[in-house]
Amino acid sequence: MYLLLEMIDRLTILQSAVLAFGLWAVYKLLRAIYNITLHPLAGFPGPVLAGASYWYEGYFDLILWGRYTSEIARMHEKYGPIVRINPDELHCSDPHFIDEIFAIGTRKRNKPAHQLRSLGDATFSGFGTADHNLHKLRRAPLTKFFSKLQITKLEPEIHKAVHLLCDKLLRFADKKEPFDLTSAYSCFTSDVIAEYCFGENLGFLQQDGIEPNFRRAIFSVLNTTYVFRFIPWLKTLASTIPYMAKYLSEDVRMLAETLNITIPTWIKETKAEMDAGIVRERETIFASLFRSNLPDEEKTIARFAGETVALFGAGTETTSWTLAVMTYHLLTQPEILKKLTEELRTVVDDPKSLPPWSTLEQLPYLNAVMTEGLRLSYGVSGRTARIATEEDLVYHGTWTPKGSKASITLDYMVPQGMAIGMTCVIMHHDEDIFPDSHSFIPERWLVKGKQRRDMERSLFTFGKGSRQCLGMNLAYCELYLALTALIFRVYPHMQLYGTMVEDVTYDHDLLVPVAKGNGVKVVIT
Ligand code: HEM
Repeated sequence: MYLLLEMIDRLTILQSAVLAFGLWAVYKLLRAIYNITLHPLAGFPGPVLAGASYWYEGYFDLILWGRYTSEIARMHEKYGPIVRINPDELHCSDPHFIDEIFAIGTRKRNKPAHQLRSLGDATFSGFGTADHNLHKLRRAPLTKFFSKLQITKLEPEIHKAVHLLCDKLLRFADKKEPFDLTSAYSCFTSDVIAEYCFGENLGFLQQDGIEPNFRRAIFSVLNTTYVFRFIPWLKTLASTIPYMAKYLSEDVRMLAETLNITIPTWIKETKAEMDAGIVRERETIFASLFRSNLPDEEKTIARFAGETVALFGAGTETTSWTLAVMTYHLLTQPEILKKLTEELRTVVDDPKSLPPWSTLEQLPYLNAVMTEGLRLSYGVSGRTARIATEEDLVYHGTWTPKGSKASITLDYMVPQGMAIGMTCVIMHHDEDIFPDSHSFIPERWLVKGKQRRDMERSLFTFGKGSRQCLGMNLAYCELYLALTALIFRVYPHMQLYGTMVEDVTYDHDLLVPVAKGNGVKVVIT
């Protein structure tokens, strides 16, 4: 031992670096050998390299940029419905196993740390919480705000926002220039969620034009997804953003300012109002969180700022992208738009005074258009996994390999403590369940019986289980009202501008889907 220390002492810096690298490489090699031989997931099918180390996944997500989902889809074709996609994680493509993986009630499900590593401040939120119990504690006081009843109470404000959006879009007739429609929709979704959280909006709907908005800024943050996931120490650099403000682009600066100044100020003001005994007519989400029985360490400004980031992040791009995808398909398929408009005319007398969401959601064709729009817009397209911490999961299924006529019976036991996930981009393109899956066909949702049940089981846009989308009712209310108003007030004046199907077709993911083209561009005449 003494001799070894003596030798190390005499090494030059270069020799020390080579030695350190050598030891690290040996450790990685031994670890890879362990991963494919003795690891609890060693027996599962999948490429050996994927099971050996995280570099396989890193190659597709970090080097090829967000393309591991496509590789996972290929793995399922080759290896079956359960595959090993990294040393510690399996992936499933069988919808019959959804309720086991994404269970509810007392069945505990953690989120894997590897998945959450890509989130910045959102790790302080329920969405970014790994531990089942802590997630439950954080989600509970928010749940009541997103119930159907509460969203119905918020509805008059959503009606107002929808009409502000239409007025804003129609003003583009004077400008006569093309613009990015999803960014315009994002002005609407960001203002609605800000108003609900704090009783203040960001003024995006009232401002002239669509800049600034959160969309480009959100993508600047999403662009760090894989960098942080695979090189986590780079996250520390992100914390220097406020100090680097003058070197940043306008949208990242705006986002940094919103996250570091505006939101914490709103949170502090909410607290100050409460301390002064001021009660608003409609209690805001954060006033209620301060009043809740969360323990004090869960009520810090940093924690609530993280929750706000998650609510804004989860509630803006998802809904605006869905609306943009539906707009594209309706403008390119006039026969669907005509049928939908005719159905809507049965309940809409005056487009400036819309019927309530509860009336709109009863319309079968509108419902079918909405569901098909959600299927092809995916919401969160990156895979989401769960770890069952107190039980093994038993899988029993059958699989017919490509090119074979005979099916194989498969039995697996996913050991407790191991991650297993699913991905909606893969589920929504299962051709057995959604024939011609890349086409926008609302009629597929008009069938009844087993076929409909199979499709519903496979629809994964809002996720499933105890961590299913919290804002689902808000999203539906926004989508039903906005689509109806747009159909009567704006679509007659709106034309796509150089927008092709590639502009709404999934190419890769940055947690949310990124299209092959440049997004939906329109002009208003
Ligand atoms: C079309 C619109 C939307 C889609 C497709 C969507 C989709 C999803 C999905 C798939 C998840 C689960 C993610 C995971 O398993 O890791 C999720 C979670 C979440 N969503 Fe949404 N979302 C939408 C709109 C909204 C809105 C408007 C809000 C409102 C603030 C919202 C708030 C949340 C929150 C807070 C979570 C985390 C829930 C938890 O972990 O307990 N979402 N969303």
